[in-house]
Amino acid sequence: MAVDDFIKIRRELHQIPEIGFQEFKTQEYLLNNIHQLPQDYLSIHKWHTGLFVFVEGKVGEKTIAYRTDIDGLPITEETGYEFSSTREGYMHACGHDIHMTIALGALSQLVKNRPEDHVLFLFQPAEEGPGGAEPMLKSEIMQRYRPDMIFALHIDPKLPVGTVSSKPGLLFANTSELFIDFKGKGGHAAYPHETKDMIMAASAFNVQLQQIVSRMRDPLSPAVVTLGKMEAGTVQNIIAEHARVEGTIRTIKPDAMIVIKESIENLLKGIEVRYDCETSIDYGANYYMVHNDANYVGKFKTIIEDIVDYKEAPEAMTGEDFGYLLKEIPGFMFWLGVDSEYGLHNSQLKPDERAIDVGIKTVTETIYNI
Ligand SMILES: CC(=O)N[C@@H](CCC[C@H](N)C(=O)O)C(=O)O
Repeated sequence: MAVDDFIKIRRELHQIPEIGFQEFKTQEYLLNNIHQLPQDYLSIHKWHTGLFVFVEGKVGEKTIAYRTDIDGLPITEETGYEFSSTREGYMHACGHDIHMTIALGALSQLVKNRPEDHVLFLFQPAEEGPGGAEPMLKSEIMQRYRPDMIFALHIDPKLPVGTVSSKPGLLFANTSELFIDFKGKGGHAAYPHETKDMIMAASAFNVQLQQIVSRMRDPLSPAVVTLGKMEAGTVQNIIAEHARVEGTIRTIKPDAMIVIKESIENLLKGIEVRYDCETSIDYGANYYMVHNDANYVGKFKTIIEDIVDYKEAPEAMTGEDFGYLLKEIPGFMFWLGVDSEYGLHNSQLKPDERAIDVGIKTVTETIYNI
């Protein structure tokens, strides 16, 4: 298949973003595409809304796994693309359309030029949440194929096309989602003294929350707490009896996550007293840090040096449930440059599609030579 065929695939996938464990059309699209390849050495297994695709190698001394995530985000697209999302309110704003296309491209190379080793492709649902990597890891299919190593990529809008970056050791942070509900006595807007205003309670919480990082954490142990959503009230003249905030916690050190959670719980105890309300907290999905195997990163650098520029990556506060796979199977993750003015999770993210060909070559060469 030619480069233009993969650009077409990327554009078609871009039009059908689906959130975690709802990737029904995406799974169907991937299956249709994979079924068009020569099937001689392929075994295809559906796993929830994802897929495992096994390529039987000529010798099969070891099994190499390659993972792509397949979910989109609840973001309204503003790229102006002719091939914009057809699903209102959803967008591939984290590049998983590019990731999937690269995986399909590498797979199409491997069926043409059969590798020595076995190769297992993971088309993984729900990377953005609630997390598909951990259950996929524990699945019967994964236990059957037991890969010896695993790798994956993520697009990087800040890097130019033709550049990849990675590092040995810690690449991405530990994460925890954060959902908090505030409940108090609502009432008439004209009688605030008879009510407990949950907009005030949630607002006070939000302001004090940022002081946990700026004033209670050791600056040498980095952390981020971000609220991405806040909801409260019903109409303009009713004091809100319910408010909800949703966010995420990121830490480099695992023990810092425990301390931040304790601080949030203590802060909420104070909010309950001050605003005479009840609060409840749910930590949703928690992702284990992405920790790269130094030996594999070293080999990767050597393998790809003639194809791309390699840069040492800094640690990032990004989260990735690929961390769970790396906890059990040695391997690594790398960034692939896509040079977009707008970044990940932005409604105007526009990855340069020339990165698809670079990605396919980088992944394929790595599979053949790692
Ligand atoms: C690569 C990337 O952007 N990953 C997401 C993972 C989100 C995990 C979870 N839903 C959370 O928000 O904690 C990221 O936001 O870094």
